[in-house]
Amino acid sequence: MDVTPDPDLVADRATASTGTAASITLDGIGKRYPDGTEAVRDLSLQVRAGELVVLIGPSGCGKSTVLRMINRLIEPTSGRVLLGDDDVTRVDPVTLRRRIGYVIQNVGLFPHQTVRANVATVPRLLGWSKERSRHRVDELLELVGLDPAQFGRRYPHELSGGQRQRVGVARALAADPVVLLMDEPFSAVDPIVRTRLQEEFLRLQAEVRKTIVLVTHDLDEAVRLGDRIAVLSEGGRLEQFDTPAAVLGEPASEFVRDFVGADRGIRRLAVTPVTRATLRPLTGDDGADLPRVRLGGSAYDALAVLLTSAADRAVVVDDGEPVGVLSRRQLLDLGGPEN
Ligand SMILES: Nc1ncnc2c1ncn2[C@@H]1O[C@H](COP(=O)(O)OP(=O)(O)OP(=O)(O)O)[C@@H](O)[C@H]1O
Repeated sequence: MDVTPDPDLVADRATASTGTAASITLDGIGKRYPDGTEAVRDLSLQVRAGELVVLIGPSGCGKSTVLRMINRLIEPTSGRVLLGDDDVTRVDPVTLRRRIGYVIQNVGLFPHQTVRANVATVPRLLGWSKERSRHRVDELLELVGLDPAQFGRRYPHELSGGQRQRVGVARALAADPVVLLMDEPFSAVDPIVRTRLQEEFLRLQAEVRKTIVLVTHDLDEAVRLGDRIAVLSEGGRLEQFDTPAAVLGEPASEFVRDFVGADRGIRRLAVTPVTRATLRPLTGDDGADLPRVRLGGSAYDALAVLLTSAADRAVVVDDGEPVGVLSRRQLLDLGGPEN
């Protein structure tokens, strides 16, 4: 392995090329395999710096191919990929991959290395000093909710699936990459652990604000995690690229409508907040016996409160103060089939 003898020099260079989040521009990218399969045809989209974009679509539509063209595990046969203003095809692929964190299903941890060594993989390749690396590993394990003293010396087989997944995320963040690519990162764990990991991951992202592209099969995951969702059909065709609420509420094509399915109304409620604009003013009839829901909470939670009470409307409160009234009918309409 080629490790440069002057670690601090390399570390400084690495810092200059990592750290801040970069936008990703896919400019007409395509991949035609040697057997003639056109996995992706002329796909263009832009992910803003610090944004989390989810790629979703049926099996074989080209999601993983798109993701791997970003870090050049797969070489595009046409088009360009830009990180910020840099064309990735002009960067040495190994250097490029050190600037890009990559998390895959089942994590791909090195089984014969401790958690600490796994997380330190990229810092080691970058020639960081032991001290700097140790400090960074401690910081990251804490960030993903694993006590370094307890877990640092364990091997991957001594962890639960969810813990392994967190180590995978810590490893991908170790060298403070400008971009994080995640391919079905939470699909190998059971649904309860998955939901918890997703929530933790959102908290983590609020803190680190990386540019993230995440591939999933799971629409609920896409809706929960994505700032925007790119719905792809065969050949990596971009059917819609918009916020979860817009994808669920205003499917751009028959394909998207079918893909998001019949229960999109319920999903939509989960991503629609109760806002002042939807409320009617309080009147003398809106007494203390009505259930209360939170301004800014999801319409789904508000409906759940109403459905478990006999009332047809709820008082909406902001910081404990009543600010208006929301009816059951309004909420049902929000999730209704024509929306
Ligand atoms: N090396 C290869 N040679 C030929 N075709 C390939 C090769 N690798 C992938 N493909 C094809 O490219 C298409 C896109 O594959 P890709 O793995 O990107 O899809 P995907 O959307 O990630 O699928 P899944 O959701 O099932 O993981 C598929 O039709 C696949 O069969």
